[in-house]
Amino acid sequence: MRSGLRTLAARAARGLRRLCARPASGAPAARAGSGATVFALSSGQGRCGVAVIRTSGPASGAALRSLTAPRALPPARRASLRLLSDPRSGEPLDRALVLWFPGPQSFTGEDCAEFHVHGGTAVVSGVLEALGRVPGLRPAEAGEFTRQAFAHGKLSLTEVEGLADLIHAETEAQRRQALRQLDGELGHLCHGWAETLTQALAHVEAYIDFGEDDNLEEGVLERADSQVQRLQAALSAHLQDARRGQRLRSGAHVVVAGPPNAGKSSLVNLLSRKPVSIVSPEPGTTRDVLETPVDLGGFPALLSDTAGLREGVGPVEQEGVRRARDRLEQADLLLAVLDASDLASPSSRDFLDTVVAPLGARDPREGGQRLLLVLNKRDLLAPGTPPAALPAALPAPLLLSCLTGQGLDTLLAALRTELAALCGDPGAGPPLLTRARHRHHLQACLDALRRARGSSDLALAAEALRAARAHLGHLAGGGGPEELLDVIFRDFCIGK
Ligand SMILES: Nc1nc2c(ncn2[C@@H]2O[C@H](COP(=O)(O)OP(=O)(O)OP(=O)(O)O)[C@@H](O)[C@H]2O)c(=O)[nH]1
Repeated sequence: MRSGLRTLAARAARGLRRLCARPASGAPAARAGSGATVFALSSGQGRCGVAVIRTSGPASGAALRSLTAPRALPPARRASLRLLSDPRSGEPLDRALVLWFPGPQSFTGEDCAEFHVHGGTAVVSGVLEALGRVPGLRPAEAGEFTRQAFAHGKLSLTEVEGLADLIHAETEAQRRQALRQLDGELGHLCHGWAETLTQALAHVEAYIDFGEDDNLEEGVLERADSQVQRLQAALSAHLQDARRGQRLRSGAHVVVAGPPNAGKSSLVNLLSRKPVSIVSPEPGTTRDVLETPVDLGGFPALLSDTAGLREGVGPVEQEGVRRARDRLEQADLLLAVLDASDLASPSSRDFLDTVVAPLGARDPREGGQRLLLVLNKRDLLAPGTPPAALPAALPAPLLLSCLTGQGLDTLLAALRTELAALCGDPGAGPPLLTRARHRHHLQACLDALRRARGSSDLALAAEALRAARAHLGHLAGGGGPEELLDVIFRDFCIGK
């Protein structure tokens, strides 16, 4: 009977391999398997020292031979110096390093060639035009090289997403998270979960096929149930990540708010190191919400400057105040800025009472927004004089002078701590979910596991387990609709 169980386990494992294969069923084989050979400039646009032009597809070898002299292919994966010439006119184009990557041992899995040419505009356009004249070659679409790699099983979908994120990473923390995903950590985690599920499913199917009396191992169903229970706990824990991975990918919302003239715009300009907002001694200068992306200690943030909060103003400023309040609601982190020398003014008191005090009383671990209280213009206080005492219930304030920069290092360290809590440490712990797509499949998998455990009908339970496993397969391997893949590959530029 054990052999029966083994057979079932093997059958289930084959199913799992199919689901998590790269690509999963439904992947975009059509485009990549079309036999086209594509080419593009893969390094950045504009004049540069060296530009890299790539081709991928069956005519890559012919393209390399047509442009190089002598017309033999260079040794595989070794850089060789060649004179590149126009295949039609024989006109020399450049002296370049060329590389030949015969498939399947290439990035895309197809035959690939690389031309490392001098990065002048005329050289690059000359080589691109010459490649366009080689029969069977056409310019690549955005992300087409990566799409070929996916279709040939070189990258899973989560790895493709990691690669897209790596290309777009603007901060150190984003780069670390993207690299982990590109290295397949999220995919491996899903694979481990799917294996557990496969074993549980094999036990349930064995029970269905052979029944209790058929000399089946003792406690098969109980074992399956405890496996599924452990998996449920693991998935729930993973979903309770406060969306840190997604926030790290897109940037935390940091809103600078406070009474008029406190120095909010000065702080936004200081943190972003550019003149985003107009600074003036006239209260009520900022009317609308102004956003700018910033790198704060390696973490990405979307910094918003807002209108000074006060009552009894004209309709335009009133609208600005309304927008500021709206933006406050959406903040992951509020930077509450006040003038240290003006804490007794009605607008300062009102801001402290109505915005800072209620927020400071809420625990960020229970969904409350994070808050840093900044007392600016410390240079206006007489040396050695502390600012007016604040109510004890408020968070300890940070003293700053945007004018002299005094206190900026302390503020930056505090910001880094807050953002690390919001975005997580991308180098530690299990890999985080970085997209809504991941969360959707994991949640659907968890729901299916709940259905399986709640079902009194074993056949229905097995079906729910299969559905749960399919969601894990979709998360790691793809297999979603073609439009979804289009969205993912659209994140790439031409040449990648
Ligand atoms: N002495 C001193 N002046 C500052 C400091 N920071 C800003 N200021 C000045 O305070 C005035 C107001 O600064 P802003 O940055 O425009 O203030 P704001 O809070 O954005 O003002 P609103 O647009 O009215 O909401 C300007 O004259 C700044 O130069 C500081 O640290 N010390």
